[in-house]
Amino acid sequence: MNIAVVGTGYVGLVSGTCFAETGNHVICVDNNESKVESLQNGQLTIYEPGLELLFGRNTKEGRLTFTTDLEYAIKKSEIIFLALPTPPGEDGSADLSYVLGVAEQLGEMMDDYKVIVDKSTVPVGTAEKVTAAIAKKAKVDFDVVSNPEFLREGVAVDDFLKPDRVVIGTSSERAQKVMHRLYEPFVRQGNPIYFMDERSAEMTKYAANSYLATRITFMNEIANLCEIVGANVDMVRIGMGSDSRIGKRFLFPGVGYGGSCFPKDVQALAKTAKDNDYDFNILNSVMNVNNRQKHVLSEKIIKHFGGDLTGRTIALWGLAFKPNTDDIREAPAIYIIEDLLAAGATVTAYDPEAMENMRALFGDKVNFVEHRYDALKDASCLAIVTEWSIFRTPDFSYIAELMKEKVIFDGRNLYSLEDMEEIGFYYNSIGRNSIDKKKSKSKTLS
Ligand SMILES: NC(=O)c1ccc[n+]([C@@H]2O[C@H](COP(=O)([O-])OP(=O)(O)OC[C@H]3O[C@@H](n4cnc5c(N)ncnc54)[C@H](O)[C@@H]3O)[C@@H](O)[C@H]2O)c1
Ligand SMILES: O=c1ccn([C@@H]2O[C@H](COP(=O)(O)OP(=O)(O)O[C@H]3O[C@H](CO)[C@@H](O)[C@H](O)[C@H]3O)[C@@H](O)[C@H]2O)c(=O)[nH]1
Repeated sequence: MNIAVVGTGYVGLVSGTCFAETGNHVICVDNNESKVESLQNGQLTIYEPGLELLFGRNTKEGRLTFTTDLEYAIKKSEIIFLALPTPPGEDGSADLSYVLGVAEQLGEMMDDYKVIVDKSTVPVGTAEKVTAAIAKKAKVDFDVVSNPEFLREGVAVDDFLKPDRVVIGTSSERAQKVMHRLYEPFVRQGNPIYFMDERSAEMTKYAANSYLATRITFMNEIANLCEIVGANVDMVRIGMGSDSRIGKRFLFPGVGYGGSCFPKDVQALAKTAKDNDYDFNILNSVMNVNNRQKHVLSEKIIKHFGGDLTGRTIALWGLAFKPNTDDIREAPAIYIIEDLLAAGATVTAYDPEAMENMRALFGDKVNFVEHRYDALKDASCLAIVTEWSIFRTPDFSYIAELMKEKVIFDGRNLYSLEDMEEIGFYYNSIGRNSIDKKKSKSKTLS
């Protein structure tokens, strides 16, 4: 099949590459000229594990190409995916200007029947708006389909190639057949394609993201309470998650959810509710709690050092909003760095993939280092913000040599309390008792 993917970011590039991998001819379109030029020259523009191999193979074999020429791509394609940004507008609603702007151009360009697919995360009713925008100038038949994407960054290729499910919203039999043919290779292992109406498909995406964000937020509140009452959230998480009605995944407390999706999608669903005179109380609480949680680690650090970090170096391990990506959109690290700088700290930071993006934001206000241990020289505290595997088994005796004080604040619960007790660090994590050798000694002495 011939496919155009308009918008070649995290979703567009992964979707386009994976559709090419199943034998389709895919033209990816973007209006960012330098992005298209890099891709045309074989240079990936995002870090995503597993993408390089598929990208190399499909560009080499001519099934995956890149252009800034929207009209050329539209004329060549039977299916047109819109993988465009839908960032939050000032009032929290999803900004549809990118999607509708492109939709308006499509009408004039289409010379034959096309299926236009909303891959972007868009509010209920958008398929109708896209249809109306295209219809203004269209002289041929077309169908607009809602096909929300559920991939996670960091495992995007795997998620796309082996989706738990594919959701397709359409009321057209003709479009349904086209979409079924396209997705059939991705669900061979028995996972379902669910066909439904457009509005339900659009809502499914927001409901899934908002539910997951709520689940994480609930665990963050449990963790905060565990700290106060002396329980261990890791034990609680395991105990809860073994109930098959609850399940083990997405129960990890931390420094708040971030990324380009949960924050904006929770906000947009709350706005949809408000616009329809429905007060979605849970979502309002989720947003409030998450905004607070992003400051929990920095506030603990500032308090530990008596409210002022002047003259102290705080080292950060992890900047990306999650491991295995270079994406820093709404990353908790941004809020933590701002707090630490405001309290007078010198901040040193290391991340395997996200340093370039963070440098663009903070410039020389943060000292970015090339090796994880370089961040620790003369530091008063190590703050762990992203759970990259490389941080899981460090050389603690070398860390102790490098640091001025043996203090770790861990926003991701990477280390066991028993290990940290033995090693003799002050260790503070999320939802667990802190380890303070000095205090426990004085307790036994008194
Ligand atoms: N990132 C994710 O993990 C993820 C997962 C599922 C769904 N989504 C949704 O998918 C959509 C895209 O997200 P993303 O993370 O890929 O965004 P992105 O910002 O990484 O990519 C969007 C791309 O569209 C391009 N673009 C903007 N205007 C254009 C135009 N007029 N013509 C052509 N190209 C244009 C930009 O240059 C950019 O490359 C959003 O609605 C998002 O909510 C994202
Ligand atoms: O137990 C958990 C799981 C996640 N997170 C945080 O939640 C955020 C989002 O993580 P994740 O969902 O893994 O990454 P995304 O790439 O943002 O993916 C989400 O957002 C995408 C865009 O809509 C959807 O397609 C995916 O299904 C959905 O998981 C990150 O800050 C994580 O650190 C936690 O704090 N605890």
